[in-house]
Amino acid sequence: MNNLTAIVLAGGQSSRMGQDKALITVQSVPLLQFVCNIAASCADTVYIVTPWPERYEHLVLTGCKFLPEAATQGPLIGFAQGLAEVKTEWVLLLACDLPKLRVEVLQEWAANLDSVPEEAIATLPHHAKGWEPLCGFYRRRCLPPLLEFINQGGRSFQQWLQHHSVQVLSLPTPEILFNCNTPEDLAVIQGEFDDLSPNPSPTRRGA
Ligand SMILES: Nc1nc2c(ncn2[C@@H]2O[C@H](COP(=O)(O)OP(=O)(O)OP(=O)(O)O)[C@@H](O)[C@H]2O)c(=O)[nH]1
Repeated sequence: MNNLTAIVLAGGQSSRMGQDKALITVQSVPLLQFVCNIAASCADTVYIVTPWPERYEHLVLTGCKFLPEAATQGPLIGFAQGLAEVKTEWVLLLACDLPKLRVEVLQEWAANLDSVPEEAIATLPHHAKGWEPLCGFYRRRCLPPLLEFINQGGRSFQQWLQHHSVQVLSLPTPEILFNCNTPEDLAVIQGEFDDLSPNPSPTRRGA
């Protein structure tokens, strides 16, 4: 048993993508399956918080447990629901739309959690737009203040985190946070993997 649980969020509208992001495939692997398998390499327990467990039952999600939500109410509420089940001190929170996530980066981050100052409730990457709340680590004890924030009508991770001490996670490369939100994002990713393929498709090359 290590000191880590993972929560993967698979809900929301996918309105920019126009289809469920969790099921789009990159190199023939559905995104949710890709992210969950990485999560399972870092944490003993992986919870998938989703309103639609039946939609994902056919995926290979070894060792992962569904936590069904009554409705999709946004990632902050999905996280709170997952966090209520967590027994370990630390939880890794991941969105399901991170096709460039790298297991070795998460494992290195996880190995350094002991050095996070006690006052920090989370350790997260930071970029020009603020914290990246859906690819980082939270202490279980952040649940009571999180519930208080939600009960007061809060729904934004950025606003909630403003009230707390958070340690910055250093990113070896910003691209691991690449979010696949739109068909254009998907085309970029698929193009990159095509370029890496030893047998590139003749139609693509000839086009
Ligand atoms: N469990 C759960 N996950 C959510 C919910 N809302 C968003 N997510 C997840 O949070 C992550 C980021 O979601 P966004 O891309 O910001 O929002 P989205 O609604 O999925 O997509 P858009 O409609 O295009 O904004 C993804 O992994 C979503 O699956 C929710 O209500 N419940």
